[in-house]
Amino acid sequence: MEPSNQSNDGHLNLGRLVNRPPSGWLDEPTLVSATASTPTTTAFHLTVKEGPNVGATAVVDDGSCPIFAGTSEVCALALTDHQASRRHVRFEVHNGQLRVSDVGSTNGTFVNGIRTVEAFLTGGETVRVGATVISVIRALNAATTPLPLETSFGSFIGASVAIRRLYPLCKKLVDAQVPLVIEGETGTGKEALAEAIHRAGPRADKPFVVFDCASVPPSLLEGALFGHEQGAYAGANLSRPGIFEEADGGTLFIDEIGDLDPGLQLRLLRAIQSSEVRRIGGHRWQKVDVRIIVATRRDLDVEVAEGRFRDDLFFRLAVGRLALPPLRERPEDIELLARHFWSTNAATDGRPFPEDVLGRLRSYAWPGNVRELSNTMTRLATYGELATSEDGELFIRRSSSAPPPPNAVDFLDDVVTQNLTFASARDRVMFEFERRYMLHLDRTHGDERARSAASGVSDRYLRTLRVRGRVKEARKELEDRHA
Ligand SMILES: Nc1ncnc2c1ncn2[C@@H]1O[C@H](COP(=O)(O)OP(=O)(O)OP(=O)(O)O)[C@@H](O)[C@H]1O
Repeated sequence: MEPSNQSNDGHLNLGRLVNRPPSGWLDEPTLVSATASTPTTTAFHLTVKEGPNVGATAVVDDGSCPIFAGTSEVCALALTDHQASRRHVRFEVHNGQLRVSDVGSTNGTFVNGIRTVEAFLTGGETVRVGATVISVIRALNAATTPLPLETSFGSFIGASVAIRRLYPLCKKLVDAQVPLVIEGETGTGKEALAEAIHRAGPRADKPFVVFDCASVPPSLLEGALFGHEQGAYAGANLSRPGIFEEADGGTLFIDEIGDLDPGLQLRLLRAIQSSEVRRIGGHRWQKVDVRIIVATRRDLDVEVAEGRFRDDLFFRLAVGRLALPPLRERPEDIELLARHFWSTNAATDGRPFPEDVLGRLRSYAWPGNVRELSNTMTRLATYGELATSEDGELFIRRSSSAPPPPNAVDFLDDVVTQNLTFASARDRVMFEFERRYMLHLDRTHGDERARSAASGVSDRYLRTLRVRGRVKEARKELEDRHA
């Protein structure tokens, strides 16, 4: 019988993938050849041997997200043991071993009888949570999973093992049309991947609406999500639809979902459950047909375990789950992406790629991930030389032959007339804006609290903007320009 994609909790068994390839895989060549490697999967079988759920099983392998055992319905190994916590213990494969971590349970986790906060297992052990004993068996004939040869999924580019392993799951997610959680640091491409999944599916010609929870003041979030009627509150002079209505028929991408407060999490849950929304001040419930994809830079497992994120909402959303690795963990993608950005976003006049920068690009840690790489290529094409500062930061040194900086209108005209995609053009403008805004804020306000008050932006979001805009690099560039 063919294995079913549908589990008995209504979730799809999509082989939840994470980014962590076993060590050694990163040595693969950047471009995939016809003899793409076929790495094997390390897998562990977990079987409940004692307790109320005898016989329950789960498998965790190095192609899956961490799984949990506990009494919450969210857990892959769901227990009815009253001595177990809702999310009691976490299992994940790490460097060929099974990492077992107690996630703050009330009664503790015991490996071979010894109370343990974290342990690395090789198979053959038992893990006890409450009255439940789970045996850990390493799979002897771990499956050999051929990697796809593709180096992109639609407009999403990536040839590293870690990224190629995501493509089959992405294909399933296109067809499945289920809610999806994408995790990853800022700039790793969560929105880019969400859009690629949207564009590959049946909603492609319907709206792809992006909403960033962290960029909207908390007091305006509810109205932004669900809309408001005229007169609903002071200043609501006109009725406005919320983003759910705007995305009707298409996909709603909600960024930084971990920033929603509990009240709004509940409203969001109800909207998703009923596919209906009601504007603030309105009386009418309106049906909406929206595919939800959410993203977060936080570890939602931790957010749920620590009670900051509702586990029923998480359960609704995390039907599909993808984690995008930071760029430093997939250095094989740097060259491919750099060449892509050079030819599509940066040197649109057909100038050849500057091969001499490759070494520098490859050895840099890219804290701002793919966004930083994209911006670096753009500014390299505009200003000239790539250099490394004493503390290892990459920055662009403005060469003497570089054209003078354009004024704002010229800059906008320049961006909009370069035949870039809408997303690339918007990114380029936003990058310049955010960077300059942050620089000005830094210069005019002494500390983070004052900057936050003056800008009306939370200090956490200011930090995100700082990583995005690489303010340090910008300052160096401005200093160079005025030297
Ligand atoms: N794999 C990729 N292929 C092509 N472009 C990419 C890829 N990853 C990221 N990008 C580009 O890098 C920039 C940043 O990506 P994106 O906005 O998707 O990141 P993010 O993870 O959603 O960031 P944030 O968490 O800050 O919102 C965008 O211009 C995007 O198009």
